[in-house]
Amino acid sequence: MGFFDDLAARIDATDSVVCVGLDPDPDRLPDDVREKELPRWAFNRRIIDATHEHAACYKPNAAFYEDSEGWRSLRETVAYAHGKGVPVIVDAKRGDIGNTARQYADILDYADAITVNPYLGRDSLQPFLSRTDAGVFVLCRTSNSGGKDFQNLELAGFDEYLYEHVARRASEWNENDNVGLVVGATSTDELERVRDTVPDLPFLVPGVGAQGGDAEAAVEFGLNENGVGLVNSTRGIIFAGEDSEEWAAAAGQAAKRLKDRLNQYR
Ligand SMILES: O=C(O)c1cc(=O)[nH]c(=O)n1[C@@H]1O[C@H](COP(=O)(O)O)[C@@H](O)[C@H]1O
Repeated sequence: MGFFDDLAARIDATDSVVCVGLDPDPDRLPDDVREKELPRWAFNRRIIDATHEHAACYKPNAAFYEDSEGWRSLRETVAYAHGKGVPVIVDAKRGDIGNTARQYADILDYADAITVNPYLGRDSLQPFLSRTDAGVFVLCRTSNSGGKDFQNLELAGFDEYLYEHVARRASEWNENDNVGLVVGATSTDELERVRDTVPDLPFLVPGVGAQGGDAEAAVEFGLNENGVGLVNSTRGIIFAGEDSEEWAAAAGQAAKRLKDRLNQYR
C-alpha cells in the first residue's frame, strides 16, 4: 500500500484528520525532560503517548533536529510513532538539484512522507516522486504572511496565480498517487481555489492553532473527495500545558479537542 492508502486507513481507525506537529523547541521544553540524555526525544515520547489515539499522523519539522543528537532524537521519534501505528511526515521542505536531492530522499528510508519545495522544478523532486511507497507534500500556498510575496503573483499567459500553477503541475507529477499539497489555513480564498484546481489531491493544512487559521475551511477544502487530508497543529498541541506539570496530558486533551472540532466539519 502507498502512503495515502495507509493514511486513509489511519484516518478511519482514529476518526481523526489531526496531524500533530513535533517541533520540540529547546527553549520551551519542560524541566522534567531537560535532564534526559536526549531531551527532544524524551519530550516527543511523552507527547506521542498522550496524543497517539487522536493522531492521524505526526509531523516533526527537521529544523528542530538538525544536529547530531537531534537526528538521533528524530529517528527514535519516528520509530516510536510507527510502534503506535502512526505514520510520520518529516517536514524538511527539501528541493535541490537532482544529485543533491537524491541524498535528501534518504529521509524516506525511515519516514513515510516528506514536505518539498517545488521552486527548482520537477527534476529536483523526482528522487522523492519516484518513491512509490512514500508521500510527497509539495509546498503550494504557505501559511506565513510572506506566502503571498511570490506565490500570489499572477502568471502572464496562464491566467492563474503561481500557487495555482504549482498545484496543477504537482497534480501532473502524481503518476504514483503519492503527491499531496501543503496549503495553509490562514488564507481561505487560496485554499478554496487550490481545492477547485485539484479536487483529487490530499492537502496538508498547517496554520490552525498558534497561527490562527480557519479550522472549518481547513476541513472543507483540505480533504479530497475521499475525505483524505490532514490538518496540522504544532505549538497549539505540544505546548498546550506549557506551564503545568501535567503538560503531556494537556497535549492529549488539546489533540482531542482539535479532533472533535475538525470532526464537526467532516
Ligand atoms: O510545511 C509545513 O508544514 C508548513 C507550511 C506552512 O505553510 N506553514 C507552516 O506553518 N508549516 C509548518 O507547520 C508547523 C506549524 O506550527 P504551529 O504554527 O505551531 O502549528 C511548523 O512546523 C511550520 O514550519
